[in-house]
Amino acid sequence: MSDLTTHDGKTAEEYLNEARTCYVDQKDYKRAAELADIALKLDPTILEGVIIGGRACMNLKKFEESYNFYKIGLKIDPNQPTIVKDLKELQRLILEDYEKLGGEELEKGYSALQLCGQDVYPGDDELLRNEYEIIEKKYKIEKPADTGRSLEIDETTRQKAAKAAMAAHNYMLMGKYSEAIDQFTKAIEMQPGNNILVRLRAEAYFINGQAVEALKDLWAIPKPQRTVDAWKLGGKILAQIDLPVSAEFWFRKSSKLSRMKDEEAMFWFQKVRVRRLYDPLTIEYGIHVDFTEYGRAVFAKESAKAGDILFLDKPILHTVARNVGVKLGTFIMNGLCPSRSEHTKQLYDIADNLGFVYNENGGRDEIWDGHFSPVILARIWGSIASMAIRLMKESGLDQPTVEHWATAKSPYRKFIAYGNSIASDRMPVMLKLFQDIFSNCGDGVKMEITPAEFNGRFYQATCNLQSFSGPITPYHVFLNNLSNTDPTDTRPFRMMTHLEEAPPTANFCGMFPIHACLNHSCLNNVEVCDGDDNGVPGVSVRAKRDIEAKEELFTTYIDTKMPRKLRRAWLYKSFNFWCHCQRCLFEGDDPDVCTHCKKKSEDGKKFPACGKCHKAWYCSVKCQKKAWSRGHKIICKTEHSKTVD
Ligand SMILES: C[S@@+](CC[C@H](N)C(=O)[O-])C[C@H]1O[C@@H](n2cnc3c(N)ncnc32)[C@H](O)[C@@H]1O
Repeated sequence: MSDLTTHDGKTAEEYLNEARTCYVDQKDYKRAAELADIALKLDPTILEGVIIGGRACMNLKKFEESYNFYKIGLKIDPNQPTIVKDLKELQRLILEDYEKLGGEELEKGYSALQLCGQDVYPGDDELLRNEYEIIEKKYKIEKPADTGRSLEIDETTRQKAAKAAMAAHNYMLMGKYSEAIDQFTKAIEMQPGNNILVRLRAEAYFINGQAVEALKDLWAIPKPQRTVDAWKLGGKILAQIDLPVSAEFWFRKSSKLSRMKDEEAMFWFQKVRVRRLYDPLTIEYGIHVDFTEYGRAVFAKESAKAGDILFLDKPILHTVARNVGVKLGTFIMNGLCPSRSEHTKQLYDIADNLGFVYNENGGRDEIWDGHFSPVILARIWGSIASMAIRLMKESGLDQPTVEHWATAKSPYRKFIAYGNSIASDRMPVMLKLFQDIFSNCGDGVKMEITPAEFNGRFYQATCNLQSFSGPITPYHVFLNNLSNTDPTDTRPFRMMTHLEEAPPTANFCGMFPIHACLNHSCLNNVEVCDGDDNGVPGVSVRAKRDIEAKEELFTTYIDTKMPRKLRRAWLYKSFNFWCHCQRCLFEGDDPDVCTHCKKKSEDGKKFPACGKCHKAWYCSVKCQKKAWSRGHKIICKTEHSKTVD
């Protein structure tokens, strides 16, 4: 044991003894955890400190803190039986706690629609002008009027118009759209300027397959008088005639006018946007990306056989995976040299020390709790800043414009960000460090890292990073670059001092635009493997079984060999959702609850388990047969994927 002491002169062993007394005799878990923490800071190899700290926090229901103790233990010995057992218990408690809190109720906080914004993309103004020109020239639709009012009409005409409108409505209900259009036309002729009737006729035209006529009607309604429904219908028509930027514009108007309450308009907006962003990326593959209740999702356009490569994906950004040659890989590839400033050096030190820093007592404090290297965030901001600076220089300016920043950030809009706690509150030191690093991006440019920016990027990385490996390591790239440099330039050779002797293994983690749209299922139909796209290392996504056209492609985010309870707990903890996949529906958690009818056994006895998978329990043969034919058969026969990082 280490003989390091704190300022009060006590050793790690003395703190551990006190922690043990607090835990065992006094049941003072708070104090026990504090003392175990101090002991471990003095000597991070004390296994008993890990266990006392971990268990004390479990008793206090401080699951995150408890996990942090065990993380230290895993570094001492990842197979230590008590730690493995305790971690299982921790998972059980997390799940129990989640269920007590209302389980699936919590999930209602998640809304893919709210997470995916509707901001205007850089360059869209011009695209919109082009599309409006097409509308006016190709479809011969006049520029929209900005004002308008209904004409005064006498009571008899008003009544006749109302009768025609009623007839039109009835025809609509009967599905007789041409007749409905005739009646609406009559009514509009009698009551010109009644924009409700014009909007209803547009709907009839649209359903009747006359999109351009429908658009003409909507165009004629002055902007201030267009309702939520009018804007929404216009969006649908514009999407159908393949004018996506205008369609987004109309759906955005509809959403705003409804104060973001009209979910249909918001949903349609995302569908149009997703097709606009992803169709060009998937054109050469038999897949496409669409928007669903779980946000973006990947679908098969055509059937595929087991083992087929469905698509290849290149990272828009990558770095060497955490704790494998981080120092080497990252500084080569992102231009953020550790020696550039004291702050970047600190960042690399934190990455090298797996998120810990040494405090004045010689102990270690964890200041970064991401499961990925913090350097990844620096890479994201680094790439945004360099793009903004390039655009600034191209425009002959000395500061990037708002438009430049927006363009530079646009590649990252493809990645969802969702987390259920505020990362910047948990990691204030890291926020400050990133602010310091990007207060000078070069060329006198400063990039603002607000807490919202930090949280957004942190959860983008949490939700979307994928590890992969490739034959070409950053080391090779670096050496190759060195051999191509000017022989009189001595800087590359000075950099050699940063290199390790042996080339590190090429384990990367990166953000892949199409791959990041794959949702999870514990009955995944695709598997992610290392891939190579024209010499660029990346991932290939293969069919795990035969896949039919239009099926959604699902990967797995976890080791699907785990029992359902643990799978759900981990998915909830790490990805914020409660899994309802087909497998989760046809497996159970507890042997004393019938997986099919949910009946609880009276005396707590176990019901017989499915003889093949042992992951479902039935109170009767009848229940077993029903479950088998409804879906258990498929999941029971499948060989499930092991861990996929
Ligand atoms: C890598 S992204 C997958 C694509 C995502 N749907 C999007 O719109 O970008 C991971 C996130 O998708 C959502 N997700 C993935 N699989 C899901 C599932 N089976 N049920 C609910 N949400 C899921 C979760 O919010 C998760 O954090």
